[in-house]
Amino acid sequence: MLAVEHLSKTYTSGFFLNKTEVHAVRDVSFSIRSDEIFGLVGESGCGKTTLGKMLVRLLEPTGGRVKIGDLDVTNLKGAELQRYWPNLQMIFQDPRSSLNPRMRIGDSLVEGLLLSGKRDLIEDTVQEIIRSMNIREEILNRYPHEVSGGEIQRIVIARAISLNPALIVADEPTSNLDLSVQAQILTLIKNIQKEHPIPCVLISHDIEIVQWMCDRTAVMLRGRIVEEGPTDDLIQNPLHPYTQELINASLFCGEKIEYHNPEVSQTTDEGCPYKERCSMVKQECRIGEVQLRGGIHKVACRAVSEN
Ligand SMILES: Nc1ncnc2c1ncn2[C@@H]1O[C@H](COP(=O)(O)OP(=O)(O)OP(=O)(O)O)[C@@H](O)[C@H]1O
Repeated sequence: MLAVEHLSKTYTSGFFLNKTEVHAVRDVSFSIRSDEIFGLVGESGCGKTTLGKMLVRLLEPTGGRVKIGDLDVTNLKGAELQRYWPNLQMIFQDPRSSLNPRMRIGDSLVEGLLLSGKRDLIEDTVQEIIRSMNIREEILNRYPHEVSGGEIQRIVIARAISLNPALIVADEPTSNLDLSVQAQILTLIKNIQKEHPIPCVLISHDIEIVQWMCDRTAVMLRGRIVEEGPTDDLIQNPLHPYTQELINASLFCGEKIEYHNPEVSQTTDEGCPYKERCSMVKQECRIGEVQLRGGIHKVACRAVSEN
């Protein structure tokens, strides 16, 4: 169980009269059970990454605390923090930046296990991970620039999981990958989380990904959480005007309207869960093609003008 209590971060730069402050995260509180994926959505610059980095102690908060079980992670210092760090794993947008470019992928994969003193587990853990994550064994001998972005992200996730962490923060883990690979990686994270119940925070600006992945979701605006709840409720019945705006913006993008509904008929807008909130009130919705994106059914509606 992860508990975040009144967490804040103010970035300060300059001195005296030139001193500037950015209140990136303001008094944020939430908790996550071990079997949950918790989504954090919000526009660029609202503080998602700052919050994520504080959860894994890559940034010091200016206020508040993070607890995992009974342990106050924000209080850990020096050697104690070094020892605990493998428990706090962050997966970044650019997987290549997470691996040493001069190290073979196989060595990067076991590096964490070596550092955390789990030498005796290496052989079994690596074999198990390669099998369960569908990693081709031959890529372990290659360097990061010799494999695809999707394969590297798989390795980065594998490395994080091998350490059996107490928390995983995934910050836009698929936004640098193409659509089909995105679906594979997201499915992988979802399946892993079911197999190894580890509290997981998924940071994304894509409400569709959050809807598919996350049990509960919080919406951030200018450093604060403005709304939080079970993801489906939040999307079906957003209460805060900013959440409504965010959902509308992602669902209705000009000509093309997209929504998930595998049941929906291809020739009618019947069943479209967002029809009532359609921003193009004077226009009729007509459903176009149906696409399958790694288990996510997408229906593309085309708004057709009345005249
Ligand atoms: N090191 C820093 N020094 C000063 N200000 C910073 C620093 N890092 C981030 N900020 C500011 O803090 C705010 C939150 O940034 P953050 O990167 O956490 O947002 P974000 O929601 O993750 O954005 P994005 O989705 O674009 O990554 C922004 O205004 C940003 O400019």
